[in-house]
Amino acid sequence: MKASNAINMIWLAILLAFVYWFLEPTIYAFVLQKGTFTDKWLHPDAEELRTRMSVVSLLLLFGVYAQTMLKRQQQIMESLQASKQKIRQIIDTANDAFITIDAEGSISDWNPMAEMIFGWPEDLAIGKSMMDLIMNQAPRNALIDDIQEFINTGSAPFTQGQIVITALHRDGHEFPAEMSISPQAVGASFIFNIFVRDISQRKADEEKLETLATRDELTGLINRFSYNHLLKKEVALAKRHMESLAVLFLDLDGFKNINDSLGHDVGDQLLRETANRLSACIRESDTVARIGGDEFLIIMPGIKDVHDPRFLCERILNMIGQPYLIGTQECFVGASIGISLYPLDGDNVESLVKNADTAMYQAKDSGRNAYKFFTPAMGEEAFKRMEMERALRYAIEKNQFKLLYQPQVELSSGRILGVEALLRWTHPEWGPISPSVFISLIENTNLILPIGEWVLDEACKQNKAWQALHPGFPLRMAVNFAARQFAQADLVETVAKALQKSGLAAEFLELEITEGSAMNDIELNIRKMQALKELGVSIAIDDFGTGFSSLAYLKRFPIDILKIDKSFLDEIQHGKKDAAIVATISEMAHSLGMEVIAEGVETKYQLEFLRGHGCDMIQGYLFSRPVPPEQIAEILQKGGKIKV
Ligand SMILES: Nc1nc2c(ncn2[C@@H]2O[C@H](COP(=O)(O)O[C@H]3[C@@H](O)[C@H](n4cnc5c(=O)[nH]c(N)nc54)O[C@@H]3COP(=O)(O)O)[C@@H](O)[C@H]2O)c(=O)[nH]1
Repeated sequence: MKASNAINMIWLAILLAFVYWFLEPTIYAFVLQKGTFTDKWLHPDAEELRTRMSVVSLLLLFGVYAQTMLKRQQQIMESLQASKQKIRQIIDTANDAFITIDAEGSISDWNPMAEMIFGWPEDLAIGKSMMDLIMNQAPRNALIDDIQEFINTGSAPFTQGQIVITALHRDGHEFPAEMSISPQAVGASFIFNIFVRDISQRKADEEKLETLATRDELTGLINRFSYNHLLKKEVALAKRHMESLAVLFLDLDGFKNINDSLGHDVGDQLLRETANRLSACIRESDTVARIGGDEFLIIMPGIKDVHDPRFLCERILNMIGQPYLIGTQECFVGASIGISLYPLDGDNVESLVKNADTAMYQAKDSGRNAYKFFTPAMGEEAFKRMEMERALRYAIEKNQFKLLYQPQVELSSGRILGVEALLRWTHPEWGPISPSVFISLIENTNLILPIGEWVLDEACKQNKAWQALHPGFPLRMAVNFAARQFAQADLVETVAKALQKSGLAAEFLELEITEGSAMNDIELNIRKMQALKELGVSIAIDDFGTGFSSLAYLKRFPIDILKIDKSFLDEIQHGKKDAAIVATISEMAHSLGMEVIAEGVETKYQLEFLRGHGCDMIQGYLFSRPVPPEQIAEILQKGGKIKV
């Protein structure tokens, strides 16, 4: 019978009792004795009536009390039932596995998440030993011991909080899991309620975060932050074991050009490939890190002498110098490496890295694709370079630049057919600065763009001025274009603008670009060169023979002139190979329909050699150093010839 029915029955009984006990004397007084209500209370049995009423009142009170108690009992039962259902629901929908075991480890509860995490359905899990089912040997034994310890002492490691275990899935794979165990007394014994959480994802996220914090995302090499930490450790170890270590600072040559002209995707791939090449070069005990852009650092602990870093640098330069094939694109870069040694060049991270960086700049200045050991004098150089870079920013507006012009002479006639514009910088305090110093500074920064534009404008204007003065001797003006300038998207517009501003006809302008600038993104460069040719300007490849030109590509470029680099001429008298190279370049250029200019001609021997090999034009100190514009005007005034 339900509690509410029982209450109704009690109420019915009370009502019947009330009717009988209370109404019986009243009916007697009022109906049978024909009295009144007043009479009834005067009835000899009035005392009995009052007694009966008291009983009825007590019964009524008891009824109310019983009903309240029963109701409360019913509410407690209902809320207990609801709590049980709620707990079950929570357990069944929990994100963690919920398992109940007895003191022997036998499973009595196994929620749906436990099925999911461990792969065992409830009906197969219930009654099995939890330790056997989902745990490896080591944690299994430890948990059995802990449960025993808890039963004996009332305390065990698991009562302190969560424990991390390697759990076992039904299919045999292992995964990290976090377990919290709450003992529950049942009579004289215990059961253990266990929550288990699969923390594989969390562990993977933690590892990923750790990787993000310590690794360079692009290359997978360690990053600047962990490099610092590692170098600090290595320096401390070297100190303790009284050993030496080397820090190599490497910066790619020509990378910015590739990044600017071929786009960042190609740049990224090139950096990844560089990271692989560097990793392949180093010993197991060495570490390579990417510290940003195209800069890498290498730690070489335990070096025996300076030959160790020297051999590594040579290996690296050789590896980086190999062509990079990115998609169908062949790219070329070089590397400049600076080396500092512990304890010689510094005994802490900051000074070792700073000095290796300084030495790297020296390697760049020495003509790139080279390595240099730090020397104390370099520290001062680095400071000077910084000062110079600052001063160069204001050199145009402060009128500190000028152009000199070096004649280019036709070998067969001795006539000056052209000049090369060469930039000069004179600082008010420091005096004239060597182009070999400041040109590399501006070429490595974006300063080359405004300065290069100034040179182009100035050279075009000057040529137009000579032509106005000496219309019978029009000259071709050769202007050097650095890789960054050639990579500019608006290169053709810039050139057209300079021609238009000066009024110079395009046929009297020649752009000198290096092999390096031409060989990156060949298809784009061919299109750029074609656009320049359509404008009417000539194109010369400068320093030919020193770069990485592929002859197969050379014939596809719309090039007018090849300039044989001075370095080959320097050796022709002594080295058979250089003589053969000069002769071959000259022959090949002619067969491709190009003119050949030899630069840096200093001796009669060189002159005759070049004449013998059909070189078209020559440029060098033998005839003239770079001179101010007035001196070129004088030569033109005298007929525009130089005796060759
Ligand atoms: N992007 C730009 N680069 C420029 C510009 N002006 C110059 N430069 C480049 O700077 C480098 C050094 O130039 P410079 O010191 O002017 O040297 C040139 C000649 O003076 C020198 N030369 C010529 N003949 C001889 C010789 O017989 N002997 C000898 N020892 N040196 C000689 O060669 C330099 C010309 O080189 P090149 O340009 O390769 O023809 C140099 O790389 C310049 O290109 C500029 O405005 N923009």
